[in-house]
Amino acid sequence: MSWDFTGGRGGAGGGRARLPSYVPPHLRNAPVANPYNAAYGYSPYSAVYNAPGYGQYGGGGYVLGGQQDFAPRGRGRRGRGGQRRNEYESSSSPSFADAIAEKFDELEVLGEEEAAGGGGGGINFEAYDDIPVKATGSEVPPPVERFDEIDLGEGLMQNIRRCKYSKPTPVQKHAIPIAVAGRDLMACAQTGSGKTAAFCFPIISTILKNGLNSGPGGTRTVAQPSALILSPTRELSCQIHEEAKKFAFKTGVRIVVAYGGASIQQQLYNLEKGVDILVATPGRLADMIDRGRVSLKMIKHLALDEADRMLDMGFEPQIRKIVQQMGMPPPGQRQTMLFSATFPDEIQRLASDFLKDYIFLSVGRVGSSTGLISQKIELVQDMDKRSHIMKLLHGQKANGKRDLTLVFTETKKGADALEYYLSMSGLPAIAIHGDKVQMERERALRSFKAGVTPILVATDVASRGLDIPNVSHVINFDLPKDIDDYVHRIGRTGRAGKSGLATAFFSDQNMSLAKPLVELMKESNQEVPPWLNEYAKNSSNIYSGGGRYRRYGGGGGGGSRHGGYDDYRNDYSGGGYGGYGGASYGGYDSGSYYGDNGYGGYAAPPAWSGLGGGGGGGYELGTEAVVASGWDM
Ligand SMILES: Nc1ncnc2c1ncn2[C@@H]1O[C@H](COP(=O)(O)OP(=O)(O)OP(=O)(O)O)[C@@H](O)[C@H]1O
Repeated sequence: MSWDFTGGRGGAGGGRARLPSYVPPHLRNAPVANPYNAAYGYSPYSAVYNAPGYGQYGGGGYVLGGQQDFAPRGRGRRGRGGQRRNEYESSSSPSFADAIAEKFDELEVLGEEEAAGGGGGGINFEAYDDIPVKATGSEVPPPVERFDEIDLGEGLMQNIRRCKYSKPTPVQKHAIPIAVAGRDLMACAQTGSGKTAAFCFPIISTILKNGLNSGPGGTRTVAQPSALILSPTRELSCQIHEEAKKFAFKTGVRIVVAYGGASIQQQLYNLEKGVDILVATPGRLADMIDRGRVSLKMIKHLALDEADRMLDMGFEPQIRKIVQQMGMPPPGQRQTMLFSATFPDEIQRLASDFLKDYIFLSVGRVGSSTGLISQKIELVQDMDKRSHIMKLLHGQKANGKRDLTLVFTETKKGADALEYYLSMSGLPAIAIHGDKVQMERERALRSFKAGVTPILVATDVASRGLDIPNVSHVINFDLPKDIDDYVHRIGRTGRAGKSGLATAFFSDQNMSLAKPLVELMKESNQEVPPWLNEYAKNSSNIYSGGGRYRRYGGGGGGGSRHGGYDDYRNDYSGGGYGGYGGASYGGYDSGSYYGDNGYGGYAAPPAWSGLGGGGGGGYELGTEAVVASGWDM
């Protein structure tokens, strides 16, 4: 049987094709003028920034988008085979330049006018136009509307145009001027809203201004990068590396990646040739420092992507060691930037040790989901989940909704079992989790991206940061324990202004998530099923305070405050951190968290070392619209 690919978006059930657009009260009935002047603005307490024309946004709010008529994003080609990454890794070799040039050719470099004037480069900017922004801290540099308002350097500007980034996303408008001014930054912005470029552009631009650290063909045995970008997973580090290389194309800025599970020799060899920006996972970096092959003493810029995860309890000691005890210049002598879509107060407090006189930037309701993602919660008991997902996926296939579907399970075993079950039932699925060797992980991701196996069953190893075009449906087969993990998981769809669908199976096991889930859904203007409201009411009596969810209940079952990751410096009233400190991670289920649900896949814990030697593989992240041919099975 053959299936016509319709390119339709959305997902199974097809219920919510168009989300209502939320217009904040102060803008209702107002003519649609320059949305920036009308709707943007800093909160009253970011009094430092008060330029004329920036109205108060009052109660905040976003246009929740849901527009269906998106221009195609026109990205590069579909992923290809293994050895390409190795080609890229040598920026001095002709194949590196050729490969990237080819990539840009396929992107069809924009004409100057289009690049300067808007058009959005395929991104649906309207979805972000009316988004609340807060910046707190001293002397906040004002935002920009266009990339060319900042002197980023001609080489970088050319690459920005080549990437078809015709105008900055909201987080970029605010974060780039702050970072280019050399300020420390803690930035929270919704999933898929362009945070990678927000930290890469300032780093590349400053390196270009201050002079390159490394010429091609250098012979250093101890690499001394001037910028370090840390991320929690190998796949995310690879992705950042690929993105950063596109931004630095032909500028001479050399970017190298180091992550566990792949050959350290090859990575050391790449470092020997010189490095300006090192993108790394913490475990592999610490290993290289211990071997005396990397020195952090020249670091001028430190960026932590998914910073809250990086400082969460599994990683914090390792990050602290890297940042504070391995020769890196202290805060004030280096610039530090922390980015995430979620930023709990206690993590902000930990992070503040790494920063000096920093600006806290929040774009959108921090920790909340974007309204571009249509969320459906279904009551499905554990024993019924398999039959339910079969119905959902078959319905999706029958409807011609054959984009990519990402399914999250709680455990690695669960991911394998579900992959097997779906495959045996004739559905094209593949699994990714931390027990797989790196080559298998990369193969699974590549096959998913290319649409060969358009169903990826994953643990949380795939929940953060991964930018995979055409993921139109995220299914939480098992809900996570933590609402922030839910936010990141569903954020694998609805990216860069596109809409997406997220379906979750809620069972009795998930009672503790009911309340934060209801709050999150309300924040994002989603329809909450009545039964879930009931669960939330009941669960708040049972689960009041303590544990991971204390911030939603004020530590003692008090006021609800979802999305409340404002600058913790504003909230702190001495001892007011209900549930903070010591054992307050009770709700985190630490025993199994890193053990059995995929976080074994991180580079940090010692468990990793067993995965050494894999190597090979590699994938290409710029992809064109994927025709998920695997559905033809
Ligand atoms: N100014 C821009 N114009 C067009 N596309 C953009 C722009 N900035 C970023 N993008 C694209 O938007 C997508 C999402 O960006 P990115 O992966 O940086 O999001 P993110 O905020 O880091 O998400 P997450 O929180 O999930 O890590 C990417 O495909 C990126 O290329």
